[in-house]
Amino acid sequence: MSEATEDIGTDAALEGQLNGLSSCRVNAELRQHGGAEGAREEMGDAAEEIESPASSAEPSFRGLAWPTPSRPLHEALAGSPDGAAENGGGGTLLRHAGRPAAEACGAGGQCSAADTVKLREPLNERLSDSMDARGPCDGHGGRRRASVVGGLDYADGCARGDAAGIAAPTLADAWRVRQERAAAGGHTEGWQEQHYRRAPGPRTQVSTDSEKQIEVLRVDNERLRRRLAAREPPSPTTALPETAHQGLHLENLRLKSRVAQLEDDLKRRLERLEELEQPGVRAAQQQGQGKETGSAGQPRSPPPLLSNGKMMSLMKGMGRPRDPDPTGGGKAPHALKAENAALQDDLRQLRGERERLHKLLQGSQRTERHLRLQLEAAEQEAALTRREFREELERLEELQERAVAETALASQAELCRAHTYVLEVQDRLTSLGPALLSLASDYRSLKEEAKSFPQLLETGVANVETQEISVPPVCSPRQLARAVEEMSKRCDEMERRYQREMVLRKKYHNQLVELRGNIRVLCRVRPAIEEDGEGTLAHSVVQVDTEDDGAVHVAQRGRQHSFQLDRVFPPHASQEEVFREVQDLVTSCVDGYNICIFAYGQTGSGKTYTMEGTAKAPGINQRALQHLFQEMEERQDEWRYTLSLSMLEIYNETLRDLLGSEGHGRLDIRLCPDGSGELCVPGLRQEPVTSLGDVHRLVSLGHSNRATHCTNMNEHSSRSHALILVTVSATNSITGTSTRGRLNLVDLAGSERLAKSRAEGDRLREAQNINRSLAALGDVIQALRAKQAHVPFRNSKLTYLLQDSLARESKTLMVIQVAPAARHAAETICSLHFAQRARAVELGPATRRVEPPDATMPAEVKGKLSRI
Ligand SMILES: Nc1ncnc2c1ncn2[C@@H]1O[C@H](COP(=O)(O)OP(=O)(O)OP(=O)(O)O)[C@@H](O)[C@H]1O
Repeated sequence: MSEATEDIGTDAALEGQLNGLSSCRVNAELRQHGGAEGAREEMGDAAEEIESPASSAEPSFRGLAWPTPSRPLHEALAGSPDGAAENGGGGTLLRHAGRPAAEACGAGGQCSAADTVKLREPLNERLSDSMDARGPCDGHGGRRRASVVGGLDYADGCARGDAAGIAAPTLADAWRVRQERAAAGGHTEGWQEQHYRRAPGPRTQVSTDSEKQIEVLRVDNERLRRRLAAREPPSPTTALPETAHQGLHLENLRLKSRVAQLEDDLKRRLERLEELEQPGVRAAQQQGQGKETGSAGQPRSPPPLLSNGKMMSLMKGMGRPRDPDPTGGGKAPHALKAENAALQDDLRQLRGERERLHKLLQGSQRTERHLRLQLEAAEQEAALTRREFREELERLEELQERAVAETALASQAELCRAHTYVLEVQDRLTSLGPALLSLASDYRSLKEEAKSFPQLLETGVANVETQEISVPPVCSPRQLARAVEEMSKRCDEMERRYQREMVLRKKYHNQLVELRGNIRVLCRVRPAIEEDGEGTLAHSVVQVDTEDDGAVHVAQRGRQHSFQLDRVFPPHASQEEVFREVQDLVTSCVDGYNICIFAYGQTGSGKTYTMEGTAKAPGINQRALQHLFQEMEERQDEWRYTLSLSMLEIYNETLRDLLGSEGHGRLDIRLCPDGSGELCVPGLRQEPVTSLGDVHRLVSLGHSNRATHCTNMNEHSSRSHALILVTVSATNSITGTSTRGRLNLVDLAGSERLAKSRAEGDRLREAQNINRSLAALGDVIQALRAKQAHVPFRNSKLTYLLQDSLARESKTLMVIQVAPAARHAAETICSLHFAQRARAVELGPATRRVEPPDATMPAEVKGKLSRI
């Protein structure tokens, strides 16, 4: 009996999850069964409300068979086939009935049990078994069951000693199962828990058999309950009140969940709005301030946001659980409705607020979209600009590449043309050689004939006069005179042709020399002077070939030494004549070539005269500079020139600046810091020259600073090597091309035989240094001629300074000065041997120094062009 009661109580405790509404309905029935007063007391307003369901606004209450005084509960229940619901309600019924319910049970316990059994047939099968095993249900049993299930009256039951040993484990078990369910279901604390909690603590004395039995029963109950639920589907009419309650509950939960979502959404949007609208709020504040003081015609500002305090309080209210019991158990419907209404209000308010915030957010999003569009447009523009820049760069690179390729092709074509031309010249020279030889032979024979012709003529005339020979009748004197005249004409014609061929040969020879880069060597024989000691009419041992202007013959001790040079000037050759030979070379300096002209010869042979000359007969230096100015003037429409001049001397192996105002400062030769590989003299004064007047002034100054002394060989002997360095920089105003040429004009000190000059002291030392440096120059020439790998340029200051002029890329011309006197024959022959060696040197074709036209052209392209 007690176990059956436990089963029912446990089942009721576990399954009786009805809300207060159901409890009130059951209490109303209890009131019908005798506990009406107590039940009414418990029902209160809720009972009244339920008794008038028509007044309820909840649709779930409609159509319910409510118990009324005229309709007892069992009738109401009988009208509902939903045994399961009533069964659940039964537990609650008993629980709420309390003591009056127990009394009712005692009075009509059979009826109540029968109703329950009828409604819960499967469960009662088991219950009946238990009851049969433990005796029939009586009033105490019914009361005990009511007490056990009711919970609150449990202590009373125990105090009376009824089923004390059974009630304790039953309640403990029920409590444990309830706790497990609460933990598993996650439901918040409800009405039952509150009541259980107010009950005294569970009894700790547990019977092992009872526990097992309880466990078995509990499992059976669970199984039966499932079967019952499966067999008896809920009736819509009887389920309605519970459905309505659950609907309310679910609506409540849904609203709370919705409110929570809205709260989160609102919080997020508020944060987002604060971030987005910070400048806007400031602007609105400023606008508001302006509005306070401004005119009424200004646009109205948007309605202010909810104040932070209000919003926070609203949100706190939303966040606060309005009902500590979310199941709604123990709450009256009107409280729930009020709460729902409050929630609806909050929700409406929040929705309104949300709408407004949503509009603001939309405005912000529009602004953001607008800004994003602007950003995208700016990015597209930047991408377009980048692409255009890249394309422009590629186009420029392509142009550069094309320019380089075209220049390379043009250079190659030019090179091919030059090569073809050289081959042509060589062929013509080869073919001209034999023709020239035959012509020369013919010319010589004709010349001999012409020489002997007067004698033959005289002999012939004499023979005719003396009648010693018989003149054939056909050869009258008149005829003979005609023959002579004819022969003379032929002789002139031959000579003319010979001269023409000589000019042509000279031209081709010069071109060949230039192409090979040979050092061109001229020879000038000075006239006899008083210093020679034999008078100005003394016999010259140096004979310039009248038929070949490149040949010179020196007679010494009955032996003739012949030398072939590029050009030999006889003693009567003027300064102008000599300069005409070097004029083209000077011109090429303006074109950007490095030119070096130096005079070599024994002391007193006329080097200074040839290079410097006199006031009346200026030498190469002045004429060259004058020619440079003329060339620059002629080209000034297309080119802009700057010209600078330096002068230095090498005296006793030291460098001295001849234009230095404070004496002769010591200088040294260094590599140029510009990385060109050229040599320069740091500290050497470089004077800009704009007119011939500047040139005269500077050259006079340098000349006056030069070391000269009187020697036995020369009254004004130069005791140093003197150099004039002229730099010509030019820029083409049309193409932007720039050139830089340098003209080195060198007047070497003269070699002298110390025994002959009888130099002593300083003169001796000077002569030794001069001879040593000239010997070094001879060694360099020899090495260059032999194309040796090492050329000893650094053996003297002179050769080191002339290194650039004696190496590739330069056009070099040497004027060998010789004296005609027999006493200088040995030195003359020595100088001419040196000249012949120098002439054999091939420096290679000279290189024009041109800078690319575009100064902004990349260094890489410049490099390519300069290499080409
Ligand atoms: N072609 C010439 N016509 C007339 N006089 C000349 C000619 N060449 C040289 N002389 C004269 O010869 C003399 C010596 O000439 P110069 O001083 O030029 O020789 P040098 O080779 O420079 O001697 P040094 O090496 O000692 O300086 C001078 O008086 C000069 O006027």
